[in-house]
Parts: sequence; structure tokens; C-alpha cells
Amino acid sequence: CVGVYLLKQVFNKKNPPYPPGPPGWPLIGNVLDMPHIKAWLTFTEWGKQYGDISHIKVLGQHIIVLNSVKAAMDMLDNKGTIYSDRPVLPVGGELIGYKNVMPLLPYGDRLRRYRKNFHSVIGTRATVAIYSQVEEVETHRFLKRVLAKPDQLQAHVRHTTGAVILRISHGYEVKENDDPFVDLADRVMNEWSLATAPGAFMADVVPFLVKVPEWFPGAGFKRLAREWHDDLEELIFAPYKFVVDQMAAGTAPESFTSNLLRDGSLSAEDEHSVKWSAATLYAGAFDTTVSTINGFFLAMTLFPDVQKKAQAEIDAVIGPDRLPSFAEQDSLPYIEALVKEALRWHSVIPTGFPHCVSEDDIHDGYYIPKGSMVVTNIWFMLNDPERYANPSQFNPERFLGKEPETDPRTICFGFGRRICPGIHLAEASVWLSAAMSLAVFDILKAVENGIEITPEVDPLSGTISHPKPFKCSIEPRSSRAIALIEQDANY
Ligand code: HEM
Repeated sequence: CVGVYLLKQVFNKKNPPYPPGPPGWPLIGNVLDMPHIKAWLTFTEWGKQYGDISHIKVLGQHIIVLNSVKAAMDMLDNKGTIYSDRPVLPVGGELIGYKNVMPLLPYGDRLRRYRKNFHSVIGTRATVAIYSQVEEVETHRFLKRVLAKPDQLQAHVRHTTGAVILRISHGYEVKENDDPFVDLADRVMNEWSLATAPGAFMADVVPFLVKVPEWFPGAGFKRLAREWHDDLEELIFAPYKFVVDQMAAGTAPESFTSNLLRDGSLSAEDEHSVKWSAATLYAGAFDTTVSTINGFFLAMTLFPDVQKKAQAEIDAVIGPDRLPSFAEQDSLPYIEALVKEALRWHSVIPTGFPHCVSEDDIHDGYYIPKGSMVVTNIWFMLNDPERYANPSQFNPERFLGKEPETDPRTICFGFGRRICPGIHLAEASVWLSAAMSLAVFDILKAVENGIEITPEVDPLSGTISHPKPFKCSIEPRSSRAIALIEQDANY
């Protein structure tokens, strides 16, 4: 009745409720509701049932799930001063040391320093353009590798992405095989993704276990954490020393690190920021770029009409006698739309990196307690049928014409003060891989025993989601294309 409703309103004003969500159980709360596989699908269901902002509580931790761009902007952008912290991971963050890597760095002065470093070196399209030649040389090498061994596409994507990043971060040119820095970085990235997965260690949920000595039964995670800590330290110091030595010898090429060290004597804190932000560049860029480029190849295998249109544009604008370069970026609108669609269609960080709330807040009448973890369901935002017609279709045309759909770059790179600082580099790498590959290769369905194989669209679980490994066939488009790939480019 009206009386009860009014009483509820008065009560809610004084004690606003948590946002709605699955009811949970006495004592254990929502432990059983927390999804571990493809969490974005469960979060999407919650969005349908409970609205844009939902809430669960898992072992004392409040988790807020956002299912709309508006809610993400209202909270993470507009209230950025209190929605920009990161969760504390007792094992990954503290014991191993990942809390010094930017995605897990607490909000504060050190974060501002790292982000300033990123901004000064790769913060705009113009600053990223300094590395155009590095990207062009390495991507041309990628074409050569694919031509030689097309069935190892996914290994070539990883190798090339690592090569581009190490040249940009430390001016280091990788060896074709068994490169020590690439192997180390690969190992650390693998350890990072294991250690930061939700529920990776019991001690993340029951933090006092961190204090247990290494010899204690069940404390094997401490030995692992020590070994992974050592790998991380090596990844930070070895490439940094490489740059310092080269600078002393006067032979250091342009790189993120050499650029930041050029200013001369640095305080200990500045030196820390340079070392760790350079290594962060690898951590932030590697898996995300690999996953997006693999997603592009998957889309081309499944949507041949899109591929043909893209090739027709390249043929008309560039012709058959040279490879596309960054100089033509603005003359290839269909390729630009295709890159946007690649960023939308395969969502690389489907549930974002969690933000943490540093003060109590009341938002839209809901109580958001200090310490809450805020998760953005980026996957749904990029697949919301009200925003993107037929979202499962790979259709670059949705971004062309008079009424383009929302630019996915305003969603897929996250929100607020923790928005991805590598946007321009990510776009440049994906653009060049797409344009150069389409210029010279046809990407087709593989045929085995006379039967065409249609790959599944089945993104894998993980903070960074990769497309499920798939087969495709890659053939040079013509003998002219082979000659273009094989020639020594003059960059
Ligand atoms: C397609 C490629 C990429 C996608 C989709 C992507 C997406 C994202 C997202 C969603 C976040 C979390 C933002 C938030 O907390 O709201 C993020 C953070 C971050 N990204 Fe990217 N990213 C990509 C490539 C890159 C590249 C190339 C770099 C490095 C050059 C990079 C470096 C980082 C770093 C350092 C953070 C942490 C920022 C912070 O915590 O303040 N990312 N990225």
C-alpha cells in the first residue's frame, strides 16, 4: 500500500540499498553465483534481470557489475576521483610484485607518473607515428614468415607482436628463433595470467595464509610466487640495462625507454617509473594485440565478402606494386571501419580490468560501499543489439554512411582514469597487420580431406580472451603479391 511504499522511500533515503542482484545464501552469500567461465554471459543475464547496475557479495567482497555504457561513464568517468583504484591481490600483487605493473598499480602519484610516461611517448597518433617504420619493417617480416609457413599463423602473430613491442619499449631487435627476451616475456605473461585469474590462490581469499612459511604443508604457492617474482624482476631489469648500456655507448635507437632516459639524471622514483612503465608496455600490449589480430584473421575466414571489399579498396587506392603503409591510412576508410569492427566483434577484455571504489558512494539511489570492485561487462556493451544491429555479424559498414553506429573504441579500451593508455599503438598495430595482410593474401577456410572447415566463434575465458585456436588457409593473391612480400623493402 501507499503507506508502506512511502515508509520504504524514507528508509531508503537514510539507508540506501545495494544494487539488486542474485539473492545468495546465508553465510556463503553469492559464492556459488560468481561465474568462472565466460563470466560476461552470466553478467549479461544479470543485466536483463536486474538492470544496468547489479551487485553480489563474495566472501565479504562487494562486486558491482555494470551492463551499460551510461552506467560506466556516470560512475567511472564522472566520479573518477573515487572509482579508479585497483583490487589488492595478496599473492599476485604483493608477493610476486605485479602491483608495480600499471594495470594493478594503486591509484595515486606513482600511477600518474607511469601514465605521464605513456602519454609523452605513445599518447597520440603523432607520437606513435615515430615508430611507424619499426611497425612497417616488422609487419613486412610477418608477411614473409606467413608466406613461408602459413599453417603457423598464430605463432607468427605472437612473434611479430613481441618483436614490435620490444623494439618500441627498449629498442631491442629480436632474433628469429629462441630470443632470450621474448622467451622470458612469454614466460612472465603466462605466469601473470595464471596468477591474476580470479581465485588463482587460496591466499587471495584468505590473506593471512601469505604469512605462512614456505616449508609449511600446503604453502607450495610461496615457492611458486618467489620464482615468478624473480622472473618478473629479470624482465624489468635485463632490457632496462640493455638500454642503459647502449645509451652509454651512444648506440641506443629511439625507444620508449631511451626517450624517457634522455632527460639526464633521474630521481630514484623517476627511474622506478621508467623501468616499470616500459615493462608494463609489454604486459599491456602483448596479449591484447595478439588476440585482436587473431580475431581479425578469424573474421576474414568467416566473412569472405568483407574481405573482398577490403581488398578491392586496397587495390583501387594502393595498386599492385607496393604494400600499404601508414601514409595511406586516411585514404582507406573501409579498412579503418574494418579495424573498428575487429575491436568490437572479438572483445579482447570482455569484463574489463576491475576498478575499486576508494570511498563510500550513493549512485542512482544505491549504496556502493568503499572497497567495492566494479566490473564492466564490455562484452555486452559491444554486443548490445540496441546499439549494434545483428552484433554477431562482422560488418564494417555499420561504421560508414550517414548514421554510423557507436565507435567501439569508446568502449573496448575501458573507462575513466584507468582507460587504456595504449589505444593509438593498439590501433596502429592492428591497422597495419590488416592492411598489409589483405593486400597480399587471401584468407580462406582450410580444407581437410576435401571438406571445408568452418571455424567456431568461441572466445576463450580469461581476463584477456583469445579466440579459440582455429584453422584457416592463407594463400598469396598472385605472383605479384609473392614478389612484393619477398622484396627487401626500403623503409
Ligand atoms: C586491442 C588492444 C587493446 C585493448 C582492447 C585494450 C583494452 C584495455 C582495457 C579494457 C583496459 C582497462 C581499462 C579500465 O581499467 O577501465 C586496458 C588497460 C591498460 N592497457 Fe590496454 N588494450 C589494448 C592494447 C594495449 C596496448 C597496445 C598497450 C600498451 C602499449 C596497453 C596498455 C594498457 C595498460 C598499461 C593498461 C592499464 C592502465 C591502468 O591501469 O591505468 N593496452 N586496456
